[in-house]
Amino acid sequence: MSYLELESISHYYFSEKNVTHALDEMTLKIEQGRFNSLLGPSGCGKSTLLSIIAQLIQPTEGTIKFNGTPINDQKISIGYMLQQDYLFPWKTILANVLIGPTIQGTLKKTDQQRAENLLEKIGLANISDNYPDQLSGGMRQRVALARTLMTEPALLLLDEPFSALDYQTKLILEDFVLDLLKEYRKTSLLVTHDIGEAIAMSDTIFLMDRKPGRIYQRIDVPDQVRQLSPFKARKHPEYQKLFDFIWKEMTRLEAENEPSTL
Ligand SMILES: Nc1ncnc2c1ncn2[C@@H]1O[C@H](COP(=O)(O)OP(=O)(O)OP(=O)(O)O)[C@@H](O)[C@H]1O
Repeated sequence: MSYLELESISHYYFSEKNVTHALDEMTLKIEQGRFNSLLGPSGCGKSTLLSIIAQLIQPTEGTIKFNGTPINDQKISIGYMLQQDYLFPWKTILANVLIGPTIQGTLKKTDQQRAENLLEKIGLANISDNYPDQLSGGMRQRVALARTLMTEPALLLLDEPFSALDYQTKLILEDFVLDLLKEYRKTSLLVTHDIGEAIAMSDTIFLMDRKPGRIYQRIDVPDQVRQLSPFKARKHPEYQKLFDFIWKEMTRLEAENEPSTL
């Protein structure tokens, strides 16, 4: 039995004048504790799929199962990390990390302790009384990750969380985030356009095609690469081989989707 299983998910967006077929019969299985990526061209339906898994929208057709039971019949904590950190500027770093239990009115002393431990883990314990605008983009994303981990999510969805950062910060953060997620044994699904990021971080990559969006191929990253940190993985010859393969596949998919010319 898979941890998370998508069975024939299709989705259409309807407007007065148009119908967009965003996803077509998507089937995929994710195992517990693994880091997965959805990689595909713009408009292939990556964000739609994450919104469906997060139960923000209902798919037109299909079922999502968690531990073998439909996700709609269960109460599952799903964490969401986005390109923008959405930290509250008027709250301290510690208060931002505690925002979940604070809003739910369940804040306990143990939460405070857990938040402090998480801030220690992300190397920001000494500035927990600072405000978000005193932090760099990379530090802010680390706070956003700690805030998400506070909710003890059974599944973590990451929608291009590094794409607004400069390249060096992004590489440092990739290592940092993956380390932390492995330590906490989190099951994660990252959406990205970045082939290198998908290979360097993932155990498994799902390559998507578009119009309509569907899973085109499942690629298990070779052990020699996935056992390394993302920064080191980028230097491995197998990384380059896989990069070239995916590059070729994606270029071909893009070309097939171009309107034909006379
Ligand atoms: N709210 C909406 N109403 C109508 N069509 C939509 C809506 N949201 C997305 N779409 C369409 O559905 C398709 C998939 O969009 P989606 O944003 O999920 O793709 P994506 O792969 O995340 O794109 P990107 O990489 O550019 O963020 C696209 O054709 C898009 O135009």
